[in-house]
Amino acid sequence: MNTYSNHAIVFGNERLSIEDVVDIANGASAALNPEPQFQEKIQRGSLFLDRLLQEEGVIYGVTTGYGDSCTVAIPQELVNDLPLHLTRFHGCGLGDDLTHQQSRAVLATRLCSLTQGVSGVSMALLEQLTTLINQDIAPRIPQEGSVGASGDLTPLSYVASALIGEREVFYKGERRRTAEVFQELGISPIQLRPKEGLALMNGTSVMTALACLAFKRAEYLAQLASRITAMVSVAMQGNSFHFDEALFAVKPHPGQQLVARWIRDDLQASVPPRNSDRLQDRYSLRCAPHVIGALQDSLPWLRQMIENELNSANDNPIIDGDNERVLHGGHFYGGHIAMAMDTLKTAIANIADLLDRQMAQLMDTKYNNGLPRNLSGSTDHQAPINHGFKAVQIGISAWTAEALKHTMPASVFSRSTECHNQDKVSMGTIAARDCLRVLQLTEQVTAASLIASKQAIEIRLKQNEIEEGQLSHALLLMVRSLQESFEFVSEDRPLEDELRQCVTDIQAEKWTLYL
Ligand SMILES: N[C@@H](Cc1ccc(O)cc1)C(=O)O
Repeated sequence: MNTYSNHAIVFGNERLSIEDVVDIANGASAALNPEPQFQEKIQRGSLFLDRLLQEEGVIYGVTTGYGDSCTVAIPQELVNDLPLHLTRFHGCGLGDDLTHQQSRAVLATRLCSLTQGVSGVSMALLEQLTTLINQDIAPRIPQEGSVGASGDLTPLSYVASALIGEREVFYKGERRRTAEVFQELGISPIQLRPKEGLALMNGTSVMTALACLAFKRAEYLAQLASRITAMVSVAMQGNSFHFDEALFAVKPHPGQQLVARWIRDDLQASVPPRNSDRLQDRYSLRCAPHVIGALQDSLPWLRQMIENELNSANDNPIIDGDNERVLHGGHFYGGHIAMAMDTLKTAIANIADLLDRQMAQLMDTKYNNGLPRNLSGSTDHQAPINHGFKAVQIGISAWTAEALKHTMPASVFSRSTECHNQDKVSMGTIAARDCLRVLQLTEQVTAASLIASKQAIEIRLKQNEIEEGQLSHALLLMVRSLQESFEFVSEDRPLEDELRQCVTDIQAEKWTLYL
């Protein structure tokens, strides 16, 4: 953490990107737009609310109960306590906690929404959120309990609670009472003004934060799956002409064309390999650009959906201080993120499935064009007792099945809830959590596929069926880099630690793949 301390992301100025959120998640600091116009806009919103409260006396969520309870009038003397109650009755999250990194991403996405300047919050609230980011204090946020359409009310109540010094936070790797950490660092809890509890909680910031993190991992996996396809093609002595430029010129999906180009470049060799026995490789090789391309071609519109949600005022009501209007609507609804995450998890699970099929071919002497059974590297009298990657391939099948199982769309499981006020909801947070799970499983499949395809290439080299000079520069570098961490499997050994290391390497984006 805090390796990004020199790099402050400015909120309340320009549109933020997925990368900005991921940078904050990984330790970058945050700053509020210092220009007076920004501060004035924020103040106009909160002053307008104050005035409205005095003059008219009825504001939804300020002088009324929440949601279906909007018909309940709140007496003047209880108005100030209302936000506190909102944060507290939503303190019912369950399931695993978001990680420290994910919690930081949530702070960033909520700050981005509130700095749109139409939520009626004070500068003090925005500053407190910024302080949490910059002091690396991450609210403890349980993952479960949001239907994603009244906003991520329950998980965001944990952000609101942290700002007022309640509940718990993660600080320096420990789970601590917020009040204790604040006292240690000399941070004063803020008091929530009318509407501020709602403004903090009534939006899509949890699902959007998770979507930003998922997007970057997906982007990397598309590249890594392309690299593995090239490695498997070499190891299978497959046909490089399946990735021909002229072939892809007649199918004008730009992402698919790009993936074909990546694989083509990776396969560039002085003597292009050609499998004369089998003119057309099986689909998991031949159609890899079509499978990975479906993901690659989805990325631009997924980015657009995620970034539009990120840069939105996902709140209700909207407080338009400039025109002195209170706009009632449903901007807490996470339909776009739900659709984006349901789509992304399906595209990613297809990558797991593709690699699973490639690995199934690679291990099987009926299909692998002369590689040893299960890629066993043992050649001496011990060979009969060696089973090489047999169990790893079974693992790949298990991880793939589990990834595919998680692709059930979440958005179609809307439940009418909260006395039928929230009678259609997005389930976007569930979709985003599914997507992260699918990513984790697919990264495991990818790690195993990387180590196995490297082993297969090493076997071809050892069998003198290819020479290093026949590998493209990129593939040679990749194999060498993998060799630094993962030793050739000549005798059976437990591979768990190496697989875990490889998953970590993938998540750290260790290899720069295609520029
Ligand atoms: N999302 C609701 C507000 C709400 C808040 C808390 C609840 O428990 C229920 C509803 C709205 O803006 O209309």
